[in-house]
Amino acid sequence: MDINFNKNEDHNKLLASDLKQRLAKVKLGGGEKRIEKHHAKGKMTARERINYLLDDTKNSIEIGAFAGEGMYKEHGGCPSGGVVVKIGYIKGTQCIVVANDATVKAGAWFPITAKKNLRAQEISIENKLPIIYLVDSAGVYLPMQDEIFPDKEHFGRIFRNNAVMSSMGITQISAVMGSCVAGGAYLPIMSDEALIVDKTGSIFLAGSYLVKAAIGESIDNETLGGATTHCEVSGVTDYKAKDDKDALDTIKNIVSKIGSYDKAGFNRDKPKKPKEKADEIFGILPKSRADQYDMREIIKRLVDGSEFEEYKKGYGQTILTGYARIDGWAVGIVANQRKLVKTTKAKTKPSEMQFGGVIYSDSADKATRFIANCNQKKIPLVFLQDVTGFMVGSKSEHGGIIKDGAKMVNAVSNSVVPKFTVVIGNSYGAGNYAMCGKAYDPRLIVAWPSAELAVMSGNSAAKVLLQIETASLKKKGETITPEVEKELYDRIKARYDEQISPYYAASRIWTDAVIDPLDTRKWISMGIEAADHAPIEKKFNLGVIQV
Ligand SMILES: CC(C)=CC(=O)SCCNC(=O)CCNC(=O)[C@H](O)C(C)(C)COP(=O)(O)OP(=O)(O)OC[C@H]1O[C@@H](n2cnc3c(N)ncnc32)[C@H](O)[C@@H]1OP(=O)(O)O
Repeated sequence: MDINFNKNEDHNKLLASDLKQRLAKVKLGGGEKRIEKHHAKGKMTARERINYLLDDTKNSIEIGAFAGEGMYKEHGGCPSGGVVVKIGYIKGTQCIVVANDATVKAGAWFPITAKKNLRAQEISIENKLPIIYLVDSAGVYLPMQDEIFPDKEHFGRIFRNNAVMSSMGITQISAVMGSCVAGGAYLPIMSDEALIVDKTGSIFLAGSYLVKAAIGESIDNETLGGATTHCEVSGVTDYKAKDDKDALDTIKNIVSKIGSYDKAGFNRDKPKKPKEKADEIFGILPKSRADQYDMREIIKRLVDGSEFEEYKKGYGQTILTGYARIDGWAVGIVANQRKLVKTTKAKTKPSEMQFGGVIYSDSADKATRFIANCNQKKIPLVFLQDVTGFMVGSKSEHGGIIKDGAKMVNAVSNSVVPKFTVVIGNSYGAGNYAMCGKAYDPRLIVAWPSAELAVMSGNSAAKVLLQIETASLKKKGETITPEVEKELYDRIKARYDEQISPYYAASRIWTDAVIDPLDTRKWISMGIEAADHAPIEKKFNLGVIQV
């Protein structure tokens, strides 16, 4: 056992308990008072609605719980981006559910709300997963309309996606469960089928105040766009429910009749628990970024029977590659090794040490070849990130690290098998890209509470920025005293340290979630099950290879 095991364990368990507390807070949405007001109207909250709809809430994963965290402070905040998204099972069918949280500014859409809805639709499209929208939304958040209204990643894209998803044959069902105004009105009606809850559900392009102001007509909201109006007069909605539960029961009934899909056909065996104790991960993962560890010990605690068939074990050792199973599903693992390694001595080459967590030419080549192998065999890829970047310096540059890294980025980008990314430790610079960061289309990407994501570490960034700022001040004729230099360094480092937090990344949806390491198997298994719904239609083709 590592002498630091207990110290590491305390530290990592503390991080996991901090995660639990943060989640509990975020789950209150707009706060207890607003929840009470919501209940008083006879409405369930967004999370209560989803939990009632799902067969088993434990068997579900929440996407983007920390979206919007710490953002829009001057507007009172936007917990979970004002919308709750979960993947779970309805009558045994895996679905993704999107529910507006009307306790947050009446469910109005902030910029992050649009990003999160687009992510939910992306997950539905990539995996051909049925999607259920529980709508309760005041439309665009008006004070920020310029950041949410017309662009390709803005609100309008959601309705465009509704139409495209429908033509792809993806089931979309909506329930109008509150006041759905303007932008909030299109989404449910662009779905295949729309339900509306009597008395509490209403839907219109403009509410009674605007109608009065615009055309002088006096009408109440219920007559204008309530359940009776839309089920009996306009024909806009298809089912009238007597309350929230009745609407959710109707959705369950409809979903229970969906036929089966063509599958991708990923290999699955009988699931087995890891042989090694999973919670030992907390003691293995170092507290200090300067400490090393053997990623194999983490892998053994994530995979079935702790069995890992390592590919090219002795070559390119700063990346581990190999085959395993997670909850029965066959996977190809590409993992950074944060451990100083010694390359084998060859006649022509002296042995040398390689820094852990750094990608070298040999490890990039090995990963590229392994990724190609997994594509050839239709095996989903799992990336375990703890990477500071590619090796720098003349030896590495002259050895062609840029082209070797480019090959790996090429293989990751052009992979046709589903990819899943777990940020365990560092996720810095181009290492984030090569190891399948968000820009490389992982089907799901999660971070452990120990993760750090940034273009470089806080320390390195502060040093670089300090050099730039002091040079600029010197040009202006200012003298830089050691005190001024320290003050500048501390300020830059503090800003950077805040930005490298996994919560900062999750709030901007650079990741789908911050998770307890012990939930990793569940996320990957549910992710592969979702991916199995969508046959792989494209051939693996690397285009021009950077040899
Ligand atoms: C995409 C396109 C093409 C267009 C659009 O979406 S334009 C948006 C048009 N939307 C509206 O005009 C809706 C305005 N809101 C309402 O009519 C009502 O809020 C309601 C009927 C949706 C809900 O009424 P409720 O009594 O349940 O809630 P409120 O107390 O009125 O609101 C709670 C809270 O949210 C703020 N709020 C509501 N809607 C918006 C909005 N669209 N933009 C910004 N803020 C909104 C409201 O001011 C209140 O805030 P405070 O708690 O801070 O007072």
